[in-house]
Amino acid sequence: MLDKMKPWKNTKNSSVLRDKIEVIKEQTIPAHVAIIMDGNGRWAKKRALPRIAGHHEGMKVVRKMTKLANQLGIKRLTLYAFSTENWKRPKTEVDYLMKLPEEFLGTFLPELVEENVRVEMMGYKESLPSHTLKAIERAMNATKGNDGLVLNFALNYGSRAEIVDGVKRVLDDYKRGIISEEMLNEDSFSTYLMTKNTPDPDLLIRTSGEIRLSNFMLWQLAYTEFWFTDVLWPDFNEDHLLEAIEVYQNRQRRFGGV
Ligand SMILES: Cc1cc(N2CCCCCC2)n2ncc(-c3ccc(F)cc3)c2n1
Repeated sequence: MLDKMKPWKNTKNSSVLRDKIEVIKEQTIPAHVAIIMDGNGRWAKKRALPRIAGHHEGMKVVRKMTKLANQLGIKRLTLYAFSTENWKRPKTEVDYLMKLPEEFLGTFLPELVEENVRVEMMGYKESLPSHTLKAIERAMNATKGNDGLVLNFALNYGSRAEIVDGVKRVLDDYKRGIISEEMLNEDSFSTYLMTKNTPDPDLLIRTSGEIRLSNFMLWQLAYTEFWFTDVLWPDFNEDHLLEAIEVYQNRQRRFGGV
């Protein structure tokens, strides 16, 4: 359908992008989109740049995708920004990554407030540097009244740890008589996870050609549509997000919610 539109190549033109957004909004928009933003190091390596240059370029794409997701009416955008495994990277790279939330928010928070975006975070906060956490908590506080797109950053997040911690909390509640064996089911267990009371992702996007989940939302992705692309995250643009959503819409038409 979109391919009948003007050529994709000039989507940078805002009027063409606006037209494409209107076309795609005629069909079901996924309420929750999750993205594994992969390929930043490879993008830098291809240009003989340091890895941190790829992370910085990737941060600019976060802003572009946030704006487009909000324009499309996506309710929740979850971005895998730092995994529990990422601590194994060189200290210089980790230190740089831990400064990106402040840089992103320091630059774009006024725009997020203006665009009615609410910032949230899921992950193990206690291991984050205080300067990182302070910046994120300031942004969450500044946007807590917004009811537009929820921009949810998975930071120091790991799904297996999340599930094991959830089981431990179930055991604790069971010992205290708060939950019985009969009360425990998929729905009640979901309330013990970081994603409590939030809808599972409808669409997962992973960039850079890797076809694996990398310990990301393993419980929550049980019924999610996956869309993988070879595009490296710093090269990911509006056309790619619109294409992923169009593929999602075609699958919904063909197979429905089954
Ligand atoms: C650790 C990290 C890495 C990070 N990258 C840029 C995007 C590509 C993936 C890795 C590098 N980005 N991009 C934005 C944030 C961020 C996080 C929390 C927040 F409240 C506001 C912004 C971020 N955080």
